[in-house]
Amino acid sequence: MLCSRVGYLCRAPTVAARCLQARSFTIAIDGPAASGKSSTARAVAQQLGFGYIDSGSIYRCATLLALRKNIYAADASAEGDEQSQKLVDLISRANIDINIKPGSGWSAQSAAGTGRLVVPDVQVLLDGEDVSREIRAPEINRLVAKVASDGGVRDAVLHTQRYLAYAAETRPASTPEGRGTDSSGTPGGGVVMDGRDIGTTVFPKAELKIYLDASAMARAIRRWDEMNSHMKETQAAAAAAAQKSNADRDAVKKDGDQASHASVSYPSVEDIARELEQRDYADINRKHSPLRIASDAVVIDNTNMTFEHQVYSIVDLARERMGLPRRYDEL
Ligand SMILES: Nc1ncnc2c1ncn2[C@@H]1O[C@H](COP(=O)(O)OP(=O)(O)O)[C@@H](O)[C@H]1O
Ligand SMILES: Nc1ccn([C@@H]2O[C@H](COP(=O)(O)OP(=O)(O)O)[C@@H](O)[C@H]2O)c(=O)n1
Repeated sequence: MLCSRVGYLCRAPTVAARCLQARSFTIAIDGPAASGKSSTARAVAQQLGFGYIDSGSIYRCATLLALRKNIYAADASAEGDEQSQKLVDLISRANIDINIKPGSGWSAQSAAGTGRLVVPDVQVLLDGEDVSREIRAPEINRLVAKVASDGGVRDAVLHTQRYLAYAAETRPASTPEGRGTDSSGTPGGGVVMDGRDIGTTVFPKAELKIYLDASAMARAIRRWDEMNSHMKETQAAAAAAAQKSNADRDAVKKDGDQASHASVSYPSVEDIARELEQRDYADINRKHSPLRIASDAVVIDNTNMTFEHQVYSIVDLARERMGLPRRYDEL
């Protein structure tokens, strides 16, 4: 683990300044919910041999801390009050780490058109506990935009974001080629971060800023598809467990119960569209660091674009700005 007590560490002005300056190339990807930011950012980072930070996960961890400690539960706390300060302290003391899961997603895919891109899995650790699944739960979705609208929370998360970016760039990568080398063997060195205010606030001097967007319905359908395949995976795992361990009836029952629970609480496309719309509204209209298109961002509407096309377009924009030849012009 590279970062310990990142909030405290980054409060030291010299460390914070180094975190802000040390990266050689930063790609900021912002946009509304489910526009494809994190999957694109991971694939771009993989292609370029860069580090990757999903900043939404940090706000989701902050929200999980709030729920666990019963802060914001009554929806009544206000920025700057005792509850809010308590949460800021918790975030500052928390040890959050975001890792590409070793060995995940690095499939044999070498150049445009020779295979489908695989998106590496990300593991989110909160004080050493794997919370990757838990931070995607509906109760977190409902509360996260409120937590993220608190200026004190945003300040605390900002330090974490900058420190993690610094750490991600300097840690050994789990790419087959190693850190700092993209799939063509060209020296890399940089970080991709996605969120809502990366190009406007977190890294206003990022070398490349992308604003990803898609129609509200396309985004809702994609998220629904994602949940659907996750549910199928859960059910398949439960069925496999049932076959394998008939002897352990208790364990089987538990898995089965989980699967049936997943299907009972499964939201419709309309439910998801409503939740995304409410979250976007809160993110666009909040006082601190609202979701905005940075004046120097490249806007990509991917409603009718393939995933491969959007990833390769961004990789080529980055290569161009690094003074390297484009690689995917044929697409
Ligand atoms: N161009 C695209 N076409 C179809 N699906 C896409 C495209 N880009 C991303 N997706 C899918 O949309 C879903 C949401 O993407 P994700 O990266 O999680 O969005 P965000 O991080 O903005 O919330 C994922 O299942 C992803 O694979
Ligand atoms: N840089 C960021 C990233 C996320 N967030 C907040 O965190 C929430 C969850 O972000 P996310 O990226 O995980 O959300 P999805 O787009 O993946 O659904 C957003 O709705 C924002 O309220 C933010 O305010 N600023």
